Amino acid sequence: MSANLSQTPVGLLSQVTKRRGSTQALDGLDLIIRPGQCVALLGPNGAGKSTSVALLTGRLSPDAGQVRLFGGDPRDLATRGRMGVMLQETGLPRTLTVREQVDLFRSYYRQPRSLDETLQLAGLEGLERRRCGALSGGQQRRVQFAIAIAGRPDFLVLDEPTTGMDIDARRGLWSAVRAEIARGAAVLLTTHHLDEAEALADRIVVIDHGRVIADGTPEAIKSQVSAVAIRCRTRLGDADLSSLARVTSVSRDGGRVTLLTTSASATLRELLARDETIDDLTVAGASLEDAVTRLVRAGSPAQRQTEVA
Ligand SMILES: Nc1ncnc2c1ncn2[C@@H]1O[C@H](COP(=O)(O)OP(=O)(O)OP(=O)(O)O)[C@@H](O)[C@H]1O
Repeated sequence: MSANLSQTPVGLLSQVTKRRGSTQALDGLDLIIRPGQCVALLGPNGAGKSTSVALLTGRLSPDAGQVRLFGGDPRDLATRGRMGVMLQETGLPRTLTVREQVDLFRSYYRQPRSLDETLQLAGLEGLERRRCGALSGGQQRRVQFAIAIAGRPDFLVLDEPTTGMDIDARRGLWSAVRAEIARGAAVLLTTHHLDEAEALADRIVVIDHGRVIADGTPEAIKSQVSAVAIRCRTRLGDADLSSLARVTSVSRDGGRVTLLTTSASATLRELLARDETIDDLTVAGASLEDAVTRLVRAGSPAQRQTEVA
């Protein structure tokens, strides 16, 4: 669903700074989530994603800058009632059954979903009578998702929602999130799974060291690094690979190397000339994962422009 720019933002962080312990967790962060948008907030460990979520959900206050939820104060209970939240660290009481737990949270809302619909949307059919303490990690995540959607939220905040889920459960949750978006809910999603961001989000915001380093559609983010990914097995070391023509980054996954390049033909000519044992070679457009890795490594926007040019 496309965003309506004239409406009050669902969530807003403007020039927000927040110190946590000795760390500057957020350092002038700007983030706007508009009605109907699904925004994926990406970034490496410690980038400031959970801190941003904690501010939007009213669990932390900013040191400076402005945080707004539906145009109001996120600490205001009535405002927060329009939001459904699935956090990383929420524990469930061990003795309540799944049905009792979800029903308890439904009772906090004036016009909740029916219990059966909530359980079905969260993929909890068959587990209703199981005690929460006897659920697997992935099943507990599904109960937390049920709690988040029980009140038909206008804004759904999902902090790493599919951690611990198997492939079927992840896909089930994705289709439930898509149904919420189709109903008109805005979504803020943090995830380390780039396929998840690509499957759900119409906008990607990459943050690092508490600042936004990229913001756009998945396609725009990919094109920002204007790179092609060459993957192969090679006996060349990282220093040799980095020195190949037009290579902008080198990374390894198991025995396979990924080279990002601004000219596949120029890089390939040199690569094949230096290593005739090259194997398992593929050339493809940069994936979202390649692009985000590259943007984070490149550091500040000024450095990024220099490196990509
Ligand atoms: N309670 C805390 N006390 C001190 N420092 C904290 C606390 N919580 C977070 N931090 C620090 O603030 C920074 C931002 O953390 P945050 O949890 O927001 O990052 P994140 O992007 O969500 O990371 P991850 O992907 O690992 O969940 C990190 O350097 C972290 O160590």
